[in-house]
Amino acid sequence: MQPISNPSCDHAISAQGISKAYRLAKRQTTPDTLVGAIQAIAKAPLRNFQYLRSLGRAHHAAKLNDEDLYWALQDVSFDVPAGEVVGVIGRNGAGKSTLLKILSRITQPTSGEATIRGRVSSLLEVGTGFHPELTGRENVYMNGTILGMTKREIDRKFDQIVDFAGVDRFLDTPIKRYSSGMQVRLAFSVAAHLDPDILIIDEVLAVGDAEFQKRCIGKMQEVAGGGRTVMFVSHNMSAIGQLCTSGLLLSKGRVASQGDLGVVVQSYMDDLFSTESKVGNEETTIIVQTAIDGDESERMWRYGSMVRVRVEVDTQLVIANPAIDLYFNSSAGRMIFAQSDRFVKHFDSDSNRWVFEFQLRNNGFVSDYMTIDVGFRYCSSTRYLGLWQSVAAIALGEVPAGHTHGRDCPIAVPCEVQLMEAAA
Ligand SMILES: Nc1ncnc2c1ncn2[C@@H]1O[C@H](COP(=O)(O)OP(=O)(O)OP(=O)(O)O)[C@@H](O)[C@H]1O
Repeated sequence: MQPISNPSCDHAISAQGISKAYRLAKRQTTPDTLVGAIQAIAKAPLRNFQYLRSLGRAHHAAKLNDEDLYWALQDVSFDVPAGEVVGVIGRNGAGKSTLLKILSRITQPTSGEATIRGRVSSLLEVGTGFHPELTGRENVYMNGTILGMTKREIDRKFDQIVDFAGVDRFLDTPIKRYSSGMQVRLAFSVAAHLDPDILIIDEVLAVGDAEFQKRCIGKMQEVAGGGRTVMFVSHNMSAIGQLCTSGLLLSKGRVASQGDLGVVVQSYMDDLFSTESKVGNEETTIIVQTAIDGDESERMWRYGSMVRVRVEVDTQLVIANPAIDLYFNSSAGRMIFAQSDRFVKHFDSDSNRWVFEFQLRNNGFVSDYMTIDVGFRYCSSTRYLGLWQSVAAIALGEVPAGHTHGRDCPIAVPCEVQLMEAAA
């Protein structure tokens, strides 16, 4: 077991050999065409029979065959001293959320043990921890009570919680009528204000506007400054850099790097800058390759050059009209632009594999790097069947002569400055 930092400190969190296996059960999916629907109906009895048989076969992970299991975490060990702010990073599917769920006691590890010293407050997914039928006010009190606070303690914090979340007008509205942004704001506010010893926050910055994100970072800094322990998951390396004092990098369910934040972030970035990235979920695998001006080993997208982003999709879903969206984000974690394959194609074959190619010319992006997110969906729907963040990264070049560009913004514009004598 390796400590994230000073081993002589008291550990707020100690993870010893944590592994978590999920049993693979294929999700039922909705086909996007009539033909697909008919095919799915025809195949359903066999699929259901296989599924029921697998359920009956074993109740314990140990009794299952390896191919029935998916190991979301494998032998994960680390210690977090009290007062440390740990940035948990890794590609989609690396096991970050599963780890946080185990530390928050929402799910049990298949093997290994997590020892937690202190009261834990966590924000894991939108909607978790809230009862949809109860109002915002009732949910705040319910959460406080679950954390072991008295009504008077919650009363004292109540106004701060509501102020931070900005939901005062909706306090007596059931949570189910809140937008996902409002739910996250309130959930974050509750988690951060209820004086936890350990605050566990999963990717809250993905939801909400820039202003809210800034306030979240500020609030977490305040909690950390008060000597509390924080574990924070994010794909935004700028937010991780601002907030965290150490890092934990997960890769395919294992600890790939831990300790010094700079070293851990660098090792994550090295992986993103690799020429080919493969990610996926239970049904779909995507391989993303980039090339600059036709050169697959080039990683620098200079002003004027062309990037080709090639996305190869391999899915088990019944789907005739697939679509891919690409999102390009600045190193500060802001989405700069997005692109869809906007031509609706109909594939008559039964193929489950497609290649999407995007060509983009750099007409003004400079300085630092961009990360690329990939979303996969039916072309007729905005709901993603898979959304993978920071699948790849490309470096940006220097600001060309005669251009100007702003801080935290990778866009350069041509600029001429003239100095003239004012008329008398
Ligand atoms: N309930 C579940 N049943 C089956 N597989 C699951 C379940 N929950 C998670 N997984 C799988 O376990 C792996 C790890 O998932 P997890 O959500 O922990 O990753 P992550 O690093 O948090 O990813 P993301 O950044 O997308 O949130 C993924 O491959 C996921 O599909």
